Amino acid sequence: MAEKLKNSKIIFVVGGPGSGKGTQCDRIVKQYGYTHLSTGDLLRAEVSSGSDRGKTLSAIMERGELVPLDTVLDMLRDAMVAKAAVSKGFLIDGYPREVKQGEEFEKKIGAPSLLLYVDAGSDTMVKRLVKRGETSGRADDNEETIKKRLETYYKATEPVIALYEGRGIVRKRLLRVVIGG
Ligand SMILES: Nc1ccn([C@@H]2O[C@H](COP(=O)(O)OP(=O)(O)OP(=O)(O)O)[C@@H](O)[C@H]2O)c(=O)n1
Ligand SMILES: Nc1nc2c(ncn2[C@@H]2O[C@H](COP(=O)(O)OP(=O)(O)O)[C@@H](O)[C@H]2O)c(=O)[nH]1
Ligand SMILES: [Mg+2]
Repeated sequence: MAEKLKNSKIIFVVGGPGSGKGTQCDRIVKQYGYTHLSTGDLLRAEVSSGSDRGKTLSAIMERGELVPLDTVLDMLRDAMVAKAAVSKGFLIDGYPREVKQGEEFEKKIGAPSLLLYVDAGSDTMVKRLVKRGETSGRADDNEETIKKRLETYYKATEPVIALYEGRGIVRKRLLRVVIGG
């Protein structure tokens, strides 16, 4: 099925909302030329298209919950297949968000060679997101949704990190220490 992706190098980039995943990915792209795919961006593109599916997604995202597993995985796989021929490797930003997303990805696409864990404390994340909300135009960068996104992160996403730590493929970046703020 995902024959074209058979030999692709895959790096998952996981961290809380506002932890700096996108920022780190931009740097890695500059340095290593990997293909950056943000699942949040793919979902927002669907919302902007105005499709019925986009409307359903937008309601879920504004509640800070996770969208159905198949929706995000299908979008991600299509985006990867489209770049497979030219990509040196994929940085998958914001995925997996729950253990099941990781399991399905591995069944349908393949195993990651690394999980980059972008760590930041919750106060830092909230501050950054509120600030980003001043200009991002994102419907979920408001205090109420930020709270829900953090809850979802601690409940559903942190177990993902533990799972891959068990495999010994997690690398952690402590941005607060390196860059501050
Ligand atoms: N694999 C994913 C990725 C995203 N989402 C949905 O899309 C929203 C936005 O995701 P994303 O852009 O990755 O946002 P955050 O990680 O919250 O933070 P940031 O935008 O700062 O990266 C999430 O809250 C969630 O509703 C999801 O359900 N499953
Ligand atoms: N001070 C500081 N701000 C950062 C750092 N990394 C990201 N930011 C800011 O925090 C916000 C969230 O970063 P982003 O990369 O969008 O995080 P993501 O939500 O995990 O993708 C943005 O406004 C960034 O400019 C960092 O290392 N230090
Ligand atoms: Mg992001």
